[in-house]
Amino acid sequence: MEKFKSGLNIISQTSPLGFKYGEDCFGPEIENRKLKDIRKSLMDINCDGPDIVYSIAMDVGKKEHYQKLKEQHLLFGIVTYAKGKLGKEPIRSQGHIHKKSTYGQGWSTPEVYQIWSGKAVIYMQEYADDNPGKCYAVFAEVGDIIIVPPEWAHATISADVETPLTFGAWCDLEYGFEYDKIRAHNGLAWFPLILDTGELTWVGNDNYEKSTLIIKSPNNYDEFGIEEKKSIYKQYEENNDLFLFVPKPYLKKEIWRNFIP
Ligand SMILES: O=P(O)(O)OC[C@H]1O[C@](O)(CO)[C@@H](O)[C@@H]1O
Repeated sequence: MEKFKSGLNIISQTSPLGFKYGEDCFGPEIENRKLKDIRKSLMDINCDGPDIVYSIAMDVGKKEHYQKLKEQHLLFGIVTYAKGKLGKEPIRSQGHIHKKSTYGQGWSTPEVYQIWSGKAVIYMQEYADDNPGKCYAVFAEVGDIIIVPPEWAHATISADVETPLTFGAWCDLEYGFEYDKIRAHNGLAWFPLILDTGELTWVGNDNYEKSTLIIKSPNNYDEFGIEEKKSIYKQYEENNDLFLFVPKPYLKKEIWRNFIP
């Protein structure tokens, strides 16, 4: 299958899990998320699985954009996931809420994902209180773009056991993650499980009030001026102001009110 044109000369690697930066790109040492780090958010906290579940590189990009990205308080992050399973659960992130940003006038900041390889479900719920509010499982394939709104608790799930999931995402420069309310409920309101057929199914988390899970594919994001399927890094190159709502969520405050991902 043709490789997705991410717009960056950065290659994901499987062993060890991580990334290789091209000469024209910058990027940090990767940060590994180990199974021991994420057990509190899994349905089976004693499950077997790969020691390193995903590798994160926050703040990557073309060297020619380094200064501009800092001035705009923007950060591009990339994450690549191990293949396989976590017991009966898919490979997945632990789930978090983005911290409130002083630069963003006290708003929690959104995130704009794009899938580079594999298949993903971006799971998101409005709140991490006993009542989780609206809960969505957004299924996404290579090239698909998904926006997680400010304040929503969310996790990224690999929906294909055989193919490692890799994605890129526009984030706030001073990103930060809150885990406490999610861990206090032993995870998010819905747990994905992998059936023997390889299909995903969902089990409600009894530590939350009853909720309805809406399973869907990504919306288009015309109201943000974002083109479907086209590299979100390339779209940034063509219009440096396109993702300013990420560090400044209040620029789109009307849209967040009744947002459907
Ligand atoms: O929740 P964790 O394990 O800290 O994962 C952090 C990573 O998850 C993401 O927010 C994607 O959901 C990345 O942008 C970020 O680096």
